[in-house]
Amino acid sequence: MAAKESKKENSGRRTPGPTNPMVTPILTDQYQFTMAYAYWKAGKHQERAVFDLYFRKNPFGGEYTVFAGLEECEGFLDYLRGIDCSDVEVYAIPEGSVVFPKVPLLRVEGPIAVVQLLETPFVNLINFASLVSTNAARHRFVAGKSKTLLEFGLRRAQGPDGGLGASKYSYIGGFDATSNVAAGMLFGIPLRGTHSHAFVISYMSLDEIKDKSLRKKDGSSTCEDFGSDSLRGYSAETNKSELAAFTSYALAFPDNFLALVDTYDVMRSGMPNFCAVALALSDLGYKAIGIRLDSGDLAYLSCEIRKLFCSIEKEFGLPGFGKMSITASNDLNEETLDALNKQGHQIDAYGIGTYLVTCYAQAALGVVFKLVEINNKPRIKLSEAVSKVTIPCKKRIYRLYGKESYALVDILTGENEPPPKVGERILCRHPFRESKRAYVVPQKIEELLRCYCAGSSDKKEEILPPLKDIRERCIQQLEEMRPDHMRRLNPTPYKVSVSAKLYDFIHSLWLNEAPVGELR
Ligand SMILES: Nc1ncnc2c1ncn2[C@@H]1O[C@H](COP(=O)(O)OP(=O)(O)OP(=O)(O)O)[C@@H](O)[C@H]1O
Ligand SMILES: O=P(O)(O)OC[C@H]1O[C@H](OP(=O)(O)OP(=O)(O)O)[C@H](O)[C@@H]1O
Ligand SMILES: O=C(O)c1cccnc1
Ligand SMILES: [Mg+2]
Repeated sequence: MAAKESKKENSGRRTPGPTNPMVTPILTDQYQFTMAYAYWKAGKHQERAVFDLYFRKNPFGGEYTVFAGLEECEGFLDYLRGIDCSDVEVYAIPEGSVVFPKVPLLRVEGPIAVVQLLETPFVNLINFASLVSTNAARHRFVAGKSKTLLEFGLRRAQGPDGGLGASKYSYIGGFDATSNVAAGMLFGIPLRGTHSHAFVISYMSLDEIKDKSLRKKDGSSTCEDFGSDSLRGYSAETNKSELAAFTSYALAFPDNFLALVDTYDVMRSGMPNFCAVALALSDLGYKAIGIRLDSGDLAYLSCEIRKLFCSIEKEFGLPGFGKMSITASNDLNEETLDALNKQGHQIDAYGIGTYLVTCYAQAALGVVFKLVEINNKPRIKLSEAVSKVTIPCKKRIYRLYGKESYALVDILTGENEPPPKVGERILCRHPFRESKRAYVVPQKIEELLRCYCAGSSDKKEEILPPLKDIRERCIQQLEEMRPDHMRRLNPTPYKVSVSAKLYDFIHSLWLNEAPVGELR
């Protein structure tokens, strides 16, 4: 079966299909096929079913999640159209949105045998994507808006696909760039990087550099022996193989000189060597970018380095030298970023790998895909654990905003209920706890589920935005969250509610479906 390109005449961007060649119709659990067979055998396979895809608990001890993976799902559906998914409708919250437990991120409607087959791939595609995006958003939250966040995780990711997905979804969650070249090429994510310790230790002496000539930035003349007369005493006691490595790197990238300074000794060797080469570049009209630190006390060292940069700016009258960039890496995570902030530091950029891409703090987001209606009849799944009872019916979702333009509550209503209105009081009920309810007078309302696949209906399909716009939406949505929902320690849960009508319906269906016990 060859992958089909999406048609999408009435929407904007074409979906190229899944970016991962492993995403094929057999990327599923066997029981999806056995159920499809049994539906068919019973003559039930064409019955129109509605499934909701959602999760039950926010990850990482937080109170929010970033929704991601929608584009990949649409791609998969386009691919499946070849085996007739033409009657499947997909409604989804826009990718990059901040989302909460129990709210359907995706509502999929169509012949039950076909929609059943979509469960495993859709849950697979949304789970990791949303988890990594949320992880990235959380790292961004601690790092602060002004810092540059670089995703360096490819080598430590769960296989090639884990790495590629992590790069894409870290970008959506607010990272600025990746070191993953494939992700840069495939998704247009900015590529960034420095160099490794191997580059530094591979040099033994300056004599190894055959051609030391460097043209001035303005092209007016060429310096034939770059570095030799410009060291200004900075590298008197330093490691000369490191100086050779830096000199060589500067000759290769005079406009992009960023050196890893912790190979031998940061303050006794790496920094003096870096400054010597940066000054030599400056003499020829080039501005060095800065340094990377990959070990030691990152807070302390960054402050010492900033002091050194500033003193050189003053001593040599070099505007901008003091503001050169300090990048830190080495097993960074939310906790270390937080600790660095508390201590005070001078770091401008973080390179984060392992903890980000492997989602070290939590392995999975418990996404589920549950049947909520068949043949226009709402269905419910009961459970001893109230949190596992499903919310029946084909539903609409609205996000209600309050006076201070923060999101107040999400409300689920039946598909045909009148929508909430701005300025009109509406009762929002906890789906399962009778006493928990509140009136809300929304100042702004956003309907969350939009049509991404119209199936055979004539609904207008949403345009899938470029990755950059999804990232922008994510950043914007996170800013609209009340700060107490966002804090890392004991955040306030965001309220997810149902309308009074839906509440009554859920509970009547519950009573209807639950057998009455008998005590003997
Ligand atoms: N000021 C700081 N406050 C809190 N944590 C820090 C600080 N500076 C560095 N860290 C973290 O402490 C850990 C230090 O790890 P480790 O002991 O493996 O590194 P190292 O000894 O500095 O480097 P290496 O072993 O690579 O030479 C890392 O996770 C790093 O991110
Ligand atoms: O620490 P992470 O968050 O995973 O970020 C990526 C790491 O990968 C690189 O070195 P690598 O770890 O390969 O070598 P090292 O163990 O000697 O630092 C880089 O210098 C970082 O330390
Ligand atoms: O470019 C870098 O500095 C880099 C890339 C991947 C992993 N560690 C560092
Ligand atoms: Mg490391």
